[in-house]
Amino acid sequence: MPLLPLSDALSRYRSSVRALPTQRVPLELALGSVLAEAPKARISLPRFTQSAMDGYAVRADDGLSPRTLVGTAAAGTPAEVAVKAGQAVRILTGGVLPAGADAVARQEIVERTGEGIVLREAVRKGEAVRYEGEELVAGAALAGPGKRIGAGLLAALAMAGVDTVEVYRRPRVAVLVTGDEVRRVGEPLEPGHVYDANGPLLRAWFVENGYGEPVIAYVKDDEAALEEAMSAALDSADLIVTSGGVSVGDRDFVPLVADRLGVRQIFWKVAQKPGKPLWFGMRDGKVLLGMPGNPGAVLVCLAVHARAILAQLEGETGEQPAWRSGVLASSVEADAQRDRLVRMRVDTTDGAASLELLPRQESHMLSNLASAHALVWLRARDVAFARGEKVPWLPI
Ligand SMILES: Nc1nc2c(c(=O)[nH]1)N[C@H]1C(S)=C(S)[C@@H](COP(=O)(O)OP(=O)(O)OC[C@H]3O[C@@H](n4cnc5c(N)ncnc54)[C@H](O)[C@@H]3O)O[C@H]1N2
Ligand code: MOO
Repeated sequence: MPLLPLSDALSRYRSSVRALPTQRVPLELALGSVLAEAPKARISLPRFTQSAMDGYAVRADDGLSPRTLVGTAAAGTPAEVAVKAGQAVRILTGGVLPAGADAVARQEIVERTGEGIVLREAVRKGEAVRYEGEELVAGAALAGPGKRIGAGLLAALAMAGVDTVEVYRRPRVAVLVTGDEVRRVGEPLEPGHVYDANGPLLRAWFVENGYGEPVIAYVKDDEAALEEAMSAALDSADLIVTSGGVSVGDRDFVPLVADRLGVRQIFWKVAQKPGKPLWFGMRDGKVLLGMPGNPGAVLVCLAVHARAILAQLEGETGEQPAWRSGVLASSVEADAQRDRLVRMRVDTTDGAASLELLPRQESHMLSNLASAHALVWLRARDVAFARGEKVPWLPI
């Protein structure tokens, strides 16, 4: 079977994975979720015309004439008086601008004179004033559907009085780590055993990306055990990720067992290095992503493939993964058959992202992640990539 080009794999996710149902949630629980509506401001912002400075609310037309102080307006405590010609109100940042006033003289340009004040500089109308609705008016849409809610947008919604939002349900994730040779760190190692890197990598990636703790099961290279674990995962999760057992070895049971459980294969084997044996299938809207056992391959399958699938499951608009652009700091070998996904260091001292190749790129190696910032996409071709060539990359 020919290998599927990486860009075609990304298109397959877009054509086959549908968004999960939506639900209304309190705003404070919506961090990291994707909007399924365009929430509208419940109030105008600013809600009232107010002072931007600590100083005095005045009438600009009074110029430099002395003014009598007639009250105080603090944030949350409006002055009960209007400012007439020749008058001023002491006002603090965020205080309601009293009727009659049309400017604020910040206190640095004001002298107190017993009962009143004198301005050292004239102020213009509107100076140090924030007008009601100047940022947005009640009813204005704050963000569109498909937008992921980060800390900033969450705060902007709260400020505009939006207390609940309609979002796509977040995917539940299950992880199956397969392999007779795999032992958890801290356990004794017998000949032929390896420490588990994929369990920690998968767990940490999903947690780091806001999906919470995935359910993780460790499964022997045994058809019956895998069938039981995969069946349970398909019943409980929206995205099931397996590691190992997906190539052509005698104990590579993932494709076989997935097929037996009614998971429809959409592709198997991608023209990428590392991560070639990647398997992707679906059952009733649920996604099974069979990642190879090599930890370097798992890293690529997470950053590129899981990212793209999660965006689909969560109704996120905008291309995911969101590739950035950088420039190669030195020439890098290409692979004629497979796209390479290479770990590099990013240097931004000259402004643009300069990508420096790191040693130890093989799919069974992870140690260069101590210095890597970027996963760089080098498309399959015959000639090497030249120094200075522009290439897409993802932060890792
Ligand atoms: N004849 C062929 N052999 C292989 C091919 C091929 O096309 N023809 N593809 C190779 C490629 S590329 C990859 S990638 C691997 C993927 O194989 P599997 O997905 O079946 O993975 P395993 O064989 O189970 O494991 C591969 C490797 O990774 C180690 N491993 C597994 N799990 C973990 C873990 N949790 N933590 C750390 N290391 C793990 C495992 O011990 C193996 O060394 O197949 C090639 N073979
Ligand atoms: O695809 Mo494998 O991950 O190259 O070693």
